[in-house]
This record gives sequence, structure tokens and C-alpha cells, in this order.
Amino acid sequence: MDRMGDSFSTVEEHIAINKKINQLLKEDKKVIQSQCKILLLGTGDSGKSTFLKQLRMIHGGFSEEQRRLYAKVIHQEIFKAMSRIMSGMRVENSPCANPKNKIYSQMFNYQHIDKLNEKHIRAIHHLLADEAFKHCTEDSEKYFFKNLDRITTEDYIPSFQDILHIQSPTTGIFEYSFEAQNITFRFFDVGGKKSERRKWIHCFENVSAIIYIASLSEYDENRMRESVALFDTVVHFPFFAECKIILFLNKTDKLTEKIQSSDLKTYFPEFEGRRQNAQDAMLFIRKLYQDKALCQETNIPRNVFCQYICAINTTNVIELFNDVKDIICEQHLKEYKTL
Ligand SMILES: Nc1nc2c(ncn2[C@@H]2O[C@H](COP(=O)(O)OP(=O)(O)OP(=O)(O)O)[C@@H](O)[C@H]2O)c(=O)[nH]1
Ligand SMILES: [Mg+2]
Repeated sequence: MDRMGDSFSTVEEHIAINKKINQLLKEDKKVIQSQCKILLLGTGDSGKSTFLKQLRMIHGGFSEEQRRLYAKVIHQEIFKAMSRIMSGMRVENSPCANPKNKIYSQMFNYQHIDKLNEKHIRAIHHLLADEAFKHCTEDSEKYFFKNLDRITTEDYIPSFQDILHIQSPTTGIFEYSFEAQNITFRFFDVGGKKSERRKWIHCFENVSAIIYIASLSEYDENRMRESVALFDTVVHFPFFAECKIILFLNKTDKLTEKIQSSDLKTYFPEFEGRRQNAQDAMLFIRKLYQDKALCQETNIPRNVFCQYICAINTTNVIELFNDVKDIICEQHLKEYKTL
């Protein structure tokens, strides 16, 4: 009797366990159905984190307290930029145009600082006025130097534009989520530098869409070929066979400026478009990427949604993201309709 009782309770237990498992599976399905995972991929410096900052801005923004935290990063970035420029000038043996500025140049030596002090600020002002220094600054640095007075006031709170201009390579994986159209969009931002890419595999599961961000303005560096090759790998990676792929060709503003003085044909002799013409340059670069979307066996192109973008321009990102959101939702619903 006891044995029968035992086996009876075991069957009941099994039924209960099965019921529980089914219930958990259903809940899992619901969670999966209501969540949409999107990876931001691309080589370093292409604009992934900038795009994500824009999404954060659009869906809630940055509180004053959060913005305040960036002040230290910006001060450190300015100090780092000064150190880089000074060491570059030393290596190239190009001293300051005004010999009196040598003393100021020696103040920047990659040491760690929390905040620029009065001596640093005075030195930066002197060096900014030096002819030899003027030719050595890069884009994001120019932005911060131009705004130096505002950035170095005692009660400085970074503006959203300041935050967008920070050039701080991502290390690790960051997630940012928000809700729209009854779906939780989960964005994953990864570091694009080579040493960071081996971490990408940790977020490859259940991906609905990949937004591959490439910089248009690095055509005069090897980095463009590296980015095209990486896109090729991503498009043909078996893990992503079912994902929607979206290609953002970023930094349209920088390309438009650069193309005036740096000839695309020097770096890509096969370019036959009009010189100093941003439109033709953009079409050429777009084709470099699109050619990689061809399936090698069938010669049929993979459907890639491609858009030009300027990630530091909020209006542009809002417009574009609305289109992209619809594409991602459509793909997501198609994927999970059968669950
Ligand atoms: N002019 C211009 N600068 C941009 C644009 N998008 C991004 N940037 C700048 O490019 C730099 C790098 O941008 P990030 O978003 O940090 O690049 P990332 O792809 O996240 O780089 P990693 O984290 O190293 O992979 C920052 O200084 C940005 O302000 C753009 O459309 N135009
Ligand atoms: Mg980043």
C-alpha cells in the first residue's frame, strides 16, 4: 500500500512538475517575445557609444547628476589630448613656435589628474595660441579646446553635446534598455578595438538585429579596410544568419569636410567618382560594404538596410531611429510569431 501510495504520489508529482515546467516555458516565451535584443557592432571609434547616448537622450535623457559625472572624464580627456600632442611634437622634433611656451608644454606628461587646475588652464591657453600647436589637434579635441572657458568654470556641468564629444573607448559590454511599442529594446554596446572583440561572443545569443556602425571619414587610414573586413565577417557569421542587419555609415559631417582636402582616389585608386564630392565618396564607400553582403555561393545579396548618419546630430538620429525601430519590430514579430 505504501509502495502504491509512493508511486501514486510520484505520478502526481511528475504531472505537477510538468505543469510547472510548461508554465515556466510559457513565461520564458513571453519574456523573449516582449524583448528584442540588438547588438551594436563595428570597429573602434566608429560611433557606437555615441549612437547609444543619443538613444538614452531620446528615451529619458541625462539627469544633472549624471551629466556632472562626465565633468571629470572631460577634464581628463583634455589633459590626455595635451599630453598626446606634446609628446607627438617632441617625437617629431617640432618645438613650440614661441620658445617661451616650452615650459608650458612640459606640464603635460600623461599623469593622472582629477581636474584641470589653474596652472594647466593657463598653460593650455598659451599653447593653443602657439602656431606649431594649432596643426596637431584632432576633431573632438578641437571641440573641447573651443569650449575650454566654459568647461573650466568652477560650477561646470557638461551639456549633452559635451557628452557626445567624449572620445572614450568602450571596454566590456554595456546594456541599455527602453520600452516602445510594447517591446523592450535591449541594446548592447561593445568595444570595437581588436582587443575588445573577443568579448563580443558573450552577447551573441537570441539577437534580433545587428546595427553595424562604420565611420565614413576614416577612408585615409587602414581602419576603413579593417571595418569592411569585419563587416564581411559579421554578415557571414552563422550565428547571425537569421538576424536583421542594419548598416549605419556614420560621420557624414566629417567626411564632407575631409573630402575637400583629402582625395579618396589616393587611397582607393579604383574610385571613379567626382573628386571633392561627398555624395560620390559616400556612394563608393557604401558599395564597398554592400559588396560584402553578397552570398559567396549563390551570389544573392543579403538584405541589409543601409543608412548614412551623423551620430552627433540628435535630429538626424531621431528620424533614422524611427525607421529602424519599425524594421526591428517587424523582424522581431516575424521571428516569434510561431512561438
Ligand atoms: N564629427 C563626428 N564625430 C562623431 C560622430 N559620431 C561619433 N563621433 C565621435 O567619434 C568619437 C568616437 O565615438 P564613440 O561612439 O566613442 O565610438 P565607439 O564606436 O563607441 O568606439 P569604441 O568604444 O572604441 O568601440 C567620439 O569622439 C564621438 O564624439 C559623427 O557623426 N560626427
Ligand atoms: Mg564605445
